[in-house]
Amino acid sequence: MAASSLLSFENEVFGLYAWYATAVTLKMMFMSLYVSQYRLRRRIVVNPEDVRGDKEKAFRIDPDIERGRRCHRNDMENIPPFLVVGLLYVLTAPTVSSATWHFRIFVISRFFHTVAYLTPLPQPSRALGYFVGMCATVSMAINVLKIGHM
Ligand SMILES: N[C@@H](CCC(=O)N[C@@H](CS)C(=O)NCC(=O)O)C(=O)O
Repeated sequence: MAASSLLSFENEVFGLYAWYATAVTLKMMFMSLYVSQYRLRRRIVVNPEDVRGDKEKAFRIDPDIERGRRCHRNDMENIPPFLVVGLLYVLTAPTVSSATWHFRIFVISRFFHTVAYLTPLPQPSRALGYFVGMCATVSMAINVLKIGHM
């Protein structure tokens, strides 16, 4: 199959990639809303120009906001690599079954990581979510590296 066909919705694997990539990107974007609603409700800001009222209280450290920010940062460390490697993986023309499992495992593990981080669930729950997602991306990367340098 030509590269142009691989990167089109005629290719079932590309359709799967588009679906899972969009779902996990929306999840990552949701983290901004999660942090923002705490900021608004508790009137905690990040910039001096945002302060309305008590300056002392406006800059206090809030454990829920900090947890949400760490969770968001962890998404940003892991989801963009999945988006890049996953797209290159589509170009290796994997089977539908193999691609489905790679994408599905990554996305489920990232949702699980978020639940484990925000709840919080006892460790090693969060570490497991992180590690399984990372394995899915590394496995796709190995496929790309094998095919990309022939
Ligand atoms: N940047 C991460 C690298 C390692 C990592 O992603 N660990 C996972 C599993 S323990 C995690 O959820 N880390 C917490 C975090 O990034 O805030 C860190 O500093 O912890």
